[in-house]
Amino acid sequence: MKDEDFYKSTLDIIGSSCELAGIEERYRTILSYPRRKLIVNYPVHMDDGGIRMITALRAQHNDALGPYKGGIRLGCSVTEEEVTALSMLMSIKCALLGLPYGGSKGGIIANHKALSKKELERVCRGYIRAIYPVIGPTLDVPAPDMNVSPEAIGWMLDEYERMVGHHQLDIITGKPVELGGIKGRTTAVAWGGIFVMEEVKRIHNCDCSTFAIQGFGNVGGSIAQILHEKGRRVVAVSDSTGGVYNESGLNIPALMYHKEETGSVKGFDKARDITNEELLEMDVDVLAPAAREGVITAANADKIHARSVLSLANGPVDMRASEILHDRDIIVIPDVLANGGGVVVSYFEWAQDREGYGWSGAKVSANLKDVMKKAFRSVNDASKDYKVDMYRAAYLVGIKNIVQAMKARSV
Ligand SMILES: NC(=O)C1=CN([C@@H]2O[C@H](COP(=O)(O)OP(=O)(O)OC[C@H]3O[C@@H](n4cnc5c(N)ncnc54)[C@H](OP(=O)(O)O)[C@@H]3O)[C@@H](O)[C@H]2O)C=CC1
Ligand SMILES: O=C(O)CCC(=O)C(=O)O
Repeated sequence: MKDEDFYKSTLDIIGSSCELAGIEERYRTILSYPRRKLIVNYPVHMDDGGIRMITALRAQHNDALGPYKGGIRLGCSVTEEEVTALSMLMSIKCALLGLPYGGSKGGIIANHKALSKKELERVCRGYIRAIYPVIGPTLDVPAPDMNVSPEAIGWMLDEYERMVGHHQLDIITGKPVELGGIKGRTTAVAWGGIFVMEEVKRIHNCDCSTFAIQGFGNVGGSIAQILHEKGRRVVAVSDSTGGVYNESGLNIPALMYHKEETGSVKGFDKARDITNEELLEMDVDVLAPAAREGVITAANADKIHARSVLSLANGPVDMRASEILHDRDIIVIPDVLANGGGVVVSYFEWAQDREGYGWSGAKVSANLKDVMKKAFRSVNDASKDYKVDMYRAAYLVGIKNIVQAMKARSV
């Protein structure tokens, strides 16, 4: 899917949710624009002595509910349309989850795979210097997204603190635990998805025994590992190079080692290489797209054979595809609910750092479960009240919550 199509499909779901909820036209108009976009170009010193100009941005969509919140995505295919649409999803996600945040997203256009570690550090530090005027602990709190590790977040924290001249742990989340990070942030998206999936299983009485997972990074790798430990059968996973399949279930720890050694999941012992397309069309109980947006559209929705789709990536299923899947009795657990665990635990990290008192892993896990179950209930209730599928219900609840906050501010 092209990024302009992802942007358009995000506007479509905002528009149709407003219509369904009977929300006044002016709020639809407001929500169809980001409040602010900062585009920056900054020089980075390369190891060979030259400089390279890096283009990056921060899109801030809506802050009626609180400070803007959202991750930073790094990659050569990052675009303004993509980051803007992702900032809109963040506003809706935070509102649905009941967090006191608005939505934003950052993007750095650079090929992370072609940078040395020192160059990557300079790119990350330069980004914070460049967007410094628009971030702050009660203004906009960044976090990780694709290709941004806790180590990179640590460099960004350090750069911000050098600029302001004092410690400020609540400026960014997803930090290494030894640097004010919170226990469980790296597995938070996966656990949040599992908590929601268990609720869906309970209500819809569906099977969740076999899994195909697209993406084997922070989100896809974590959920594959957790499911493997729980004794579930992860039969297929993929990364940007392609995928692997084993009907009896993949040995995930061994596959992680293989990926670390070779840079790819392909070529793994006792598994057959497959394409990303084949993975999406696999006959499994749960398909979990955990990589990129726009992978299930009207063009391939009728080829999906999974019984349910756990949308761990942002925007993997567009609105038209969700309708086709719904008509085919395939349950779509929408992204703004399924992957909400990341920002929920980021919120706990922010609260921990503002309070200056560390949370235990058990407290993180129990609170995450509560928030995810509550959000699921609100989606399930809206789904019954409005007689719509979970996908539409989730967007509707999130948007209604933002609009209520705007009204309370007399916007
Ligand atoms: N990290 C977070 O806190 C959150 C992330 N998300 C969303 O989850 C998704 C994954 O993020 P995250 O795991 O953090 O990112 P990572 O960078 O850690 O991992 C991304 C994974 O996706 C793979 N990938 C990239 N492009 C493709 C492609 N075209 N086809 C198949 N696989 C591909 C990568 O392959 P390779 O290893 O070969 O590079 C990698 O395995 C994104 O949509 C993100 O926005 C949502 C909520 C929070
Ligand atoms: O943890 C956060 O603050 C945001 C994570 C994120 O970017 C997302 O949920 O898409």
